[in-house]
Amino acid sequence: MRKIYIFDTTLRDGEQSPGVNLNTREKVEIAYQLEKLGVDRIEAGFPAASPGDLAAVNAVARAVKNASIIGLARAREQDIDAVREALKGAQDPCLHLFLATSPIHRQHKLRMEKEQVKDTARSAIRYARQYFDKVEFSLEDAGRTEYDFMVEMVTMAVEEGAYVVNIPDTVGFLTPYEYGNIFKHLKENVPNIEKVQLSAHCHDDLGMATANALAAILNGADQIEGTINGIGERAGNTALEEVAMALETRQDFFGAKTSLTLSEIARTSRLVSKLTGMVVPGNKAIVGANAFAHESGIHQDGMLKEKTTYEIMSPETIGFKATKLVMGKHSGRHAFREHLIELGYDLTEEALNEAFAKFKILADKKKEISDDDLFALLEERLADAPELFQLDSLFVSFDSEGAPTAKIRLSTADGEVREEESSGNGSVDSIYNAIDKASQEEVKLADYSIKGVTQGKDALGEVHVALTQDGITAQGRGVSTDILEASARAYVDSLNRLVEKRKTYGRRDNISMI
Ligand SMILES: CC(=O)SCCNC(=O)CCNC(=O)[C@H](O)C(C)(C)COP(=O)(O)OP(=O)(O)OC[C@H]1O[C@@H](n2cnc3c(N)ncnc32)[C@H](O)[C@@H]1OP(=O)(O)O
Ligand SMILES: CC(C)C(=O)C(=O)O
Ligand SMILES: [Mg+2]
Repeated sequence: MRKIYIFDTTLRDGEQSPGVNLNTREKVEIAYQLEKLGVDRIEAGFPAASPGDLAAVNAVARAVKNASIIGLARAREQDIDAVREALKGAQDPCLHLFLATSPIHRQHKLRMEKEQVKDTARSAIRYARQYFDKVEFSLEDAGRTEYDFMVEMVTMAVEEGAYVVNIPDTVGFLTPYEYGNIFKHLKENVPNIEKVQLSAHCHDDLGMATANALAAILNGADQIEGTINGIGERAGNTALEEVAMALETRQDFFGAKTSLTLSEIARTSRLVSKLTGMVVPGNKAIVGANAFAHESGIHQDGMLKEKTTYEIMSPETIGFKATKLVMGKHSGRHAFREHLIELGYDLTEEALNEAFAKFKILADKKKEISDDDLFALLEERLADAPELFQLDSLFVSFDSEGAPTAKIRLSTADGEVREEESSGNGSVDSIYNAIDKASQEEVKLADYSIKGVTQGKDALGEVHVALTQDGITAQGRGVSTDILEASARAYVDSLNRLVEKRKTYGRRDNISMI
């Protein structure tokens, strides 16, 4: 099968992402991981940029043994000399020279005519070839360069002994059809083109970097340049993990592959994200947190029956643990039951239906339901006391000037609805006074405690309440995303247990029941 070389520029173009600055230790750590991932070539930096970058490239060059190490240089001798210095100690060094070729860059940036551009590039390649067996030459902004001038420049690079010729779509301007066509045109029009490897380097300004890289492969590119997680200048570069997985998943279509160890992709992505501080969006292809997560009931049901219904790759292939069936408001009963079984709850049909109904109510209030949420929800259900009183609704008004007031509606086991309003020393006190009025029970609050059971600002809160009445104590528990609602539920739960105990043990019992 045709091999596509992977040129990783996370440490150079990736580091050009605004706000990213990797020190030597961080560059070496990423380079070691790229070596494990199996990339063929690592562009470690731009040594002329600063003494720190030169030192970092040198540290990478000395550390990495199983990939070619590359340093970038402008078409200037001092830049080339900086790369010479930086790549001392590299097992397989390569110099990457670039010069812009498009009319816009020639006229406004370089202020050079075509001939000057060609001569400058030729002299630089010649100078570099005295010191490097491997020289890659890039036609910066090739994507906006005239076809005939591009052919001239590539022909010159082949004549001067370049090893790789790179055709960057520097500003992410081209469509896959146009970009692929450039490779086809060069293959058909540059003499001795087979003497060099052709490389694709794409940017994602229009969201087409990966598609463009794949179009280049279909039209004869030998090497793909890109970064992990697609980081890089502006909207970033081609995400290498996307190219590798596209080739792997669609071997039938591309008939090409990389030599990456695919199971290292997830680890590499996490490391790059951690050290660059660039968070991977949840919906990012291949490495986003949601790339193998399913929240909707119909998809979850399909996944439980046969994974290939909704997954074209398995998360294990790229080193993620397993597909996640996320519990949320779109989840269905099949996935809910399966998830509870995994957590150790094998509920009867009736209990499952009841728990599922509560889960849906909670899911309307929370983005995602964690296992802790489910434990809290189920344990409350499993320990439910017979409901003499049921909390139907709660309304609390708070005003920093005056006392808070609570309106409560309780219904009793025999269908009576009772509505009461009361104020108190605080919101919770006003709720409890209103419940006392509605329940017509005389109880004393013996204990009240509150704790968060899950994380985040929409976390579940759990309230414990102990009530006493004529020597009987009963404890109750309430769980909700709203702490006042949890407080009311705990009070009503405790009240129900107290009344139940009174029936069982008589009035002067002092046994507490949880
Ligand atoms: C498409 C890309 O990603 S290219 C790589 C981009 N990366 C970087 O620029 C990061 C590192 N760069 C730097 O640290 C600095 O820009 C340096 C050290 C390279 C140069 O800094 P300075 O000497 O202050 O120049 P400055 O960056 O302001 O301007 C760039 C100069 O290089 C010239 N230049 C740009 N590309 C090339 C090239 N490939 N070959 C030769 N000269 C070039 C520009 O025309 C300009 O020249 P001028 O000073 O005669 O007008
Ligand atoms: C230096 C070159 C290859 C580059 O990064 C670009 O043109 O985008
Ligand atoms: Mg680039």
